[in-house]
Amino acid sequence: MTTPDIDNINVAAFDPMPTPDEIHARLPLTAVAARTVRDGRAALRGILDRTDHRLFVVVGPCSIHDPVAGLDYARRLKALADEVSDTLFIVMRVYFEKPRTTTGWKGFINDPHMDDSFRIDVGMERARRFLLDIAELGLAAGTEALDPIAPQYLGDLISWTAIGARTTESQTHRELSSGLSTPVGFKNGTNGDVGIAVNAIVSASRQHSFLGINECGRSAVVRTRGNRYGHLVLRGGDGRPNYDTVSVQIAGEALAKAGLPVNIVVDCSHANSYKKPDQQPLVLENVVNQIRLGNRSLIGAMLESNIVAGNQPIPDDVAKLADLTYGCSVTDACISWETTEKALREAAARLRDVLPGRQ
Ligand SMILES: O=C[C@H](O)[C@H](O)COP(=O)(O)O
Ligand SMILES: C=C(OP(=O)(O)O)C(=O)O
Repeated sequence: MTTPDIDNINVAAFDPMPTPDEIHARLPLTAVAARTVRDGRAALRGILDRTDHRLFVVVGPCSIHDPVAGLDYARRLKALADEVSDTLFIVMRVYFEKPRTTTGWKGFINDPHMDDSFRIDVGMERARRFLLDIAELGLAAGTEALDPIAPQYLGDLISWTAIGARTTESQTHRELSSGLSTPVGFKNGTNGDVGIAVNAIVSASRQHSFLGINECGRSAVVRTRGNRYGHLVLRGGDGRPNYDTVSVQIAGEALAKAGLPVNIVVDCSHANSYKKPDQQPLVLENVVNQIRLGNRSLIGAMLESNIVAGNQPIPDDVAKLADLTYGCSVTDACISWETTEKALREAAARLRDVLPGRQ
């Protein structure tokens, strides 16, 4: 018996989606890409375990909307990553899913054509193509895990995962993180609450059983082992930064009190820069200063950076999409490539003498 007056009354359609296996078969992991992911995750685990003295930096566009410009950015970043690799471990920020405060473009996977056609099937495949391309360059990728199903399609190409400020308190995202193969950075809440991120790290470190899909796209009870590489990302909140010495100390005490490793990443963007991209290098400089003065808990940083500084709105008129400025963000404003190079070279130079003796 069909009951359209009772069931799925607010669902307009169920459109077919290729399974993870189908997309993997079209775009298989190559040996070079697998090496990038293995090496990337190993470097990050080493930093979190304090066997690798470097600072890791997740740097790249607020969101990827144009894979051509994204790859152009990735090639520049790879050259810079090699140059500073004795001091900084560089991970490219490859964000395909955007959590919105209310509404807005939800990212390349959700709407790859940016025209409200919401071709998630196309977005997922093109996202995987892009991740493969940058892994082939030898560059590790970091992303925000938002949709709990997407990791089955892309997870083998990711080295670092963020759980965002809007989802750190969500049980679904804690469960998901407990099964992810990468280290996971949990952001403090948008209101600045660090406690929810500490609770998330504890929760994700445990085993969970929950509903998901397997690689064949079939509903499955997912049983996870727990992820012991959860760590805290301070991103500021309620319009106020939280990367200062006192905030970092208090956050570290909260982690220690929960019996967790005291591993803290500073997101130099978002509320830590008052959403003013030009402030990001100053925040990074402050993180470097804290390390130079003996801080032991800061192990990573994040920068929102693109080829061209600033951001631009997505035009309502599809015909005007071609007029978008190449290499400029369509979500949060970013620093330019030149500013990125300068900030990272300076950070590397100022950390070179202090990091090796830090463990
Ligand atoms: O980093 C990205 C944005 O800050 C986040 O997606 C929220 O964006 P919004 O407040 O513009 O929706
Ligand atoms: C959405 C993001 O950050 P946050 O969760 O800190 O707002 C982001 O980094 O894109």
